[in-house]
Amino acid sequence: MDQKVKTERKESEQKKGMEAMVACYQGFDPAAYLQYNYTPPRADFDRPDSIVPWKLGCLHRAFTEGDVGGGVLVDVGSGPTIYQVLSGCEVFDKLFLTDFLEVNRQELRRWLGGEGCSSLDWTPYLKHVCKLEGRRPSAWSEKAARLRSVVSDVLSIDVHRPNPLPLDAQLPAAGADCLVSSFCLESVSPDLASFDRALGHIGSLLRPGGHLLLIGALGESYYMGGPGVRIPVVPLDEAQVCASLKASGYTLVRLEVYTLPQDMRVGVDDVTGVFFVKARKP
Ligand SMILES: C[S@@+](CC[C@H](N)C(=O)[O-])C[C@H]1O[C@@H](n2cnc3c(N)ncnc32)[C@H](O)[C@@H]1O
Repeated sequence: MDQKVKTERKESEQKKGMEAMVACYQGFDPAAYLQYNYTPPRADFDRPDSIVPWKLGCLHRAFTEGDVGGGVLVDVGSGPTIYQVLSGCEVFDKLFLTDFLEVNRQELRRWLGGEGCSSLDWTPYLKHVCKLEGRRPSAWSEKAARLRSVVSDVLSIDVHRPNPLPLDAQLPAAGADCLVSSFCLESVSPDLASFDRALGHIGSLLRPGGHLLLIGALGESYYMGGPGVRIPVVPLDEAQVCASLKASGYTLVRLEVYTLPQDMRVGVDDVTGVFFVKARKP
């Protein structure tokens, strides 16, 4: 087979993989997803070995070590969740939430609008992060107001495009000062090669010297995005995460790993662990 045919075949397979992924996401149900992943036992604030308190602890540390800062924070693939920016919103004055799906952007806008019709009550999350910050739990409403005031926009995003954000997104020319992304890249990519490409694409949104805080699933081959909605995931291990970051030119600051206790394996995915990465773009 000559090179041209090989390349065309590869491109056609890549296109099919992407189309299949987009088709899977058409069934994504924000309320069900929140119920599966963001209620006990996965979000049990009385248990330090519960997934959500572990993630919130990692984010709190990353944002309070003094090296992450600047003006603009972008959360890549926010989904219908806000937990991942509860620490960052105290450090940055301008924050962009992003997602591929309009249903998720609507869910985020509902919470931002404060009309009390969100699919999940984020109050325990806000209280928990206030506690981590040494504030009284009753400061949670101040934190909610702070987050609402710093979110500049909820944008559409496609990490498979070399320019993932709309051209009119109001990002600084040099890029954002920090990116957060949780459970996005591995769960929207048909294979490791496209995960790597997506990591490269989002890197173009970050200024040199800026930080990437990446949270993701280890050993996961699927998750449920709603009843009967099985979404394939690229199963990653720690070595692959480090290799992908290196290939995209990041300097790894820290990698932390959480292993799921048996009772967190609740049948909505086959995840075995979670990684948290703090990395810097040179
Ligand atoms: C597993 S969810 C993660 C949501 C949230 N960040 C969290 O921590 O739970 C994956 C998210 O990626 C979004 N997504 C799907 N395709 C995408 C794409 N091509 N580019 C960016 N995000 C995408 C989905 O809409 C979904 O909200």
